[in-house]
Amino acid sequence: MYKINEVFETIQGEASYTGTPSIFLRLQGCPVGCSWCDTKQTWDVDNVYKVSLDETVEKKADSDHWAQASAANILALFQSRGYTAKHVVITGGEPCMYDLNPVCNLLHENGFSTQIETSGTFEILAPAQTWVTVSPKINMRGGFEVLTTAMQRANEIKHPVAMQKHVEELEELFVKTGVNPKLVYLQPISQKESATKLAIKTCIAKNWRLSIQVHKYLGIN
Ligand SMILES: C[S@@+](CC[C@H](N)C(=O)[O-])C[C@H]1O[C@@H](n2cnc3c(N)ncnc32)[C@H](O)[C@@H]1O
Ligand SMILES: Nc1nc2[nH]cc(C(=O)O)c2c(=O)[nH]1
Ligand code: SF4
Ligand SMILES: [Mg+2]
Repeated sequence: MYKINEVFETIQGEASYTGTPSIFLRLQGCPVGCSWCDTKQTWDVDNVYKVSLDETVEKKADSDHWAQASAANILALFQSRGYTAKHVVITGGEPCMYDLNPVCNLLHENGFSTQIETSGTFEILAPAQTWVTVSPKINMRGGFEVLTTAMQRANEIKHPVAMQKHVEELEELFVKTGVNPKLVYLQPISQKESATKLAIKTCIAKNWRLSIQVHKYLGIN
């Protein structure tokens, strides 16, 4: 069973799949504690906020309400909503706190492609076809460490940056894990002008890519 914070259909706004119509499945719970996290409503799993699955669909505003659902419940929900997107982005919270094999396998069997957005601090339990975006969380409050296995499994790395220190931490992580990823994205934290300038400058210097959170510029989910 999965704990679902929200389900919505939109355009993927980050990294390689930017522009792709996608169904977002946001799972509840994350212990990593990034100070600048834009989904703090997913951190805690409080039974007081348990609701029906329908109440987590296309929420009008962020909330820490969540619903319990099986892989079959999730597929049935997507079908009943009449969504047209065939790409499913599983995010959170930290989705890798859950075994994602059942939901990803069922979605693949039904013609969907899947993508996971993860901090890389938990073992990634997902099929080989799933596109894995690792956004490595280094020295965050929760004290979790990025796993080398997560770095090795990543199809792309996406690193939020606001200060030069964040770039240096990322490079140290590549050395420490011995992973030299083909696709590295820098994502300015919270659309700050100084962060965006730093990301642009660094991407050009290192031949990395820029990921701006397109959905935030568009004012969509
Ligand atoms: C909210 S997280 C959820 C998935 C997972 N816990 C993770 O951190 O990858 C989704 C993505 O948003 C990024 N993110 C979160 N807050 C951000 C912010 N304020 N500015 C830029 N990116 C942010 C994360 O690094 C991650 O790549
Ligand atoms: N449009 C859109 N694209 C996204 N890419 C990653 C997101 C996330 O919160 O994980 C996200 C999101 O919340 N909205
Ligand atoms: S790991 Fe992801 S969900 Fe958790 S606090 Fe950090 S950005 Fe937010
Ligand atoms: Mg988001």
